[in-house]
Amino acid sequence: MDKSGLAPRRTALYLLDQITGEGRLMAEMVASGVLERLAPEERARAQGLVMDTLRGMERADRMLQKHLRKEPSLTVKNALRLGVIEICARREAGHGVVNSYVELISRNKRNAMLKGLVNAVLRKFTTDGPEAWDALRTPRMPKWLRDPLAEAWGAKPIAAMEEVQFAGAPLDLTPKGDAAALAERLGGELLPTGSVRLRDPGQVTALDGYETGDWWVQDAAAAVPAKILNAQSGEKVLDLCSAPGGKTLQMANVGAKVTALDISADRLKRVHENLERCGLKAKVVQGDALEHEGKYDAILLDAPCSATGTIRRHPDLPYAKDGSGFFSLIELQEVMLDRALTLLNPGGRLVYCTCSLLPDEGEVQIEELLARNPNVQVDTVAMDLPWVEDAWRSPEGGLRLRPDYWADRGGMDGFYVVCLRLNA
Ligand SMILES: C[S@@+](CC[C@H](N)C(=O)[O-])C[C@H]1O[C@@H](n2cnc3c(N)ncnc32)[C@H](O)[C@@H]1O
Repeated sequence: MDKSGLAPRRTALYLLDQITGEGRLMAEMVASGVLERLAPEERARAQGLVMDTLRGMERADRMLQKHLRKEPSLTVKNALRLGVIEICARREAGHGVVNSYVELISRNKRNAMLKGLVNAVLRKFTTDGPEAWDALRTPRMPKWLRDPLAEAWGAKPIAAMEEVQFAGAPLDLTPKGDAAALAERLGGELLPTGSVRLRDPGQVTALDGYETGDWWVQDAAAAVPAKILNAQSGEKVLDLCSAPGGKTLQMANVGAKVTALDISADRLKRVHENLERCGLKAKVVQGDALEHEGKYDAILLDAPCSATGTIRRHPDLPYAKDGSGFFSLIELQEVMLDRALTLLNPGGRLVYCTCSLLPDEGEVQIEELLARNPNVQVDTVAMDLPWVEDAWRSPEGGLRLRPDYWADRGGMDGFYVVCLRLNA
């Protein structure tokens, strides 16, 4: 391990450049192995630095703006952003941070001549930077995303969602067995939906019960769709877009005969790993949902979507994306929904969900489906669970989960969930 602390900072700078310059997502880069050369604690440090910088980017840029006469290269700007985050948000010893970023830039051939600028600008924050940081407003989502969301949910809820996104997310676990016992064992909070929430979990793989497969990581909101589907032991169930497998595990855990389909062979590896670790069984199939054949009692369709509900855990999304891909996702969801209905036995049920905050990927999708399918009804009874709050219910009969719900507990991912029933 590199004792100077340069290695995780160099990786953080690379990741930030890739996200803000190339539109790459953090999860894709991690999956492709960019962190593999680092020791586990260095990996966590690099990732944590990038996440904090993305969450605080608006504040960091406001602070830097006063001291930059012209815009530097992206790499220098990102080194300055990381430095501001370390000094002002994380309150780390200023001179060590300044020296590290000066060193990193001086080793970078294209930008070495700007090491003096990095030194001069970051030094300005070492005395009163943290105080100035605290006085700035909560960072907002970029306009391309904020505008449609504010139109859908109103200005106040958007501001509340931004508070939750800035705070970051706790870790939620879905227990394989008794939830209350797991909460007690790990010192976590038992949530009304049955998930267990940990505030300061540390390394996930080092937690009690990881090796023995006593739980899996799944945001509390992401665990709701399978609870609404309520698969029964022995029931023939299809998880149409299953990887990495959180919902497959939930359904396998109650004894349903689950077929877990996904188009991505790479992502299906995670389904296999998760099933094996938790000692659960499902039939894992690589294939296209639009070509799959068969008949099932119940189907869960967790469709590909904008993932705009997950920004508190994936703050890279607003910087890596620009909304240009939304329309093709909405079209894909529509054809997937129609296809899924053809795979249901008469009287069967389909739970549709997306981790999106855009009504076009949720409520509107279902209103349009109902208009073109007289054979389908919304099953509102499926939603009658003791922990479903009235505020979550949406007019067409689904559930709208938002990051600002449970704000005092640490929020939840944004999700849309509905249960549809095919006429018998
Ligand atoms: C939101 S994720 C599913 C998350 C998963 N249900 C879980 O709970 O862990 C959407 C998934 O859809 C898959 N996908 C995208 N297009 C597909 C298609 N045409 N057929 C099957 N799967 C597809 C992606 O590979 C991705 O794994």
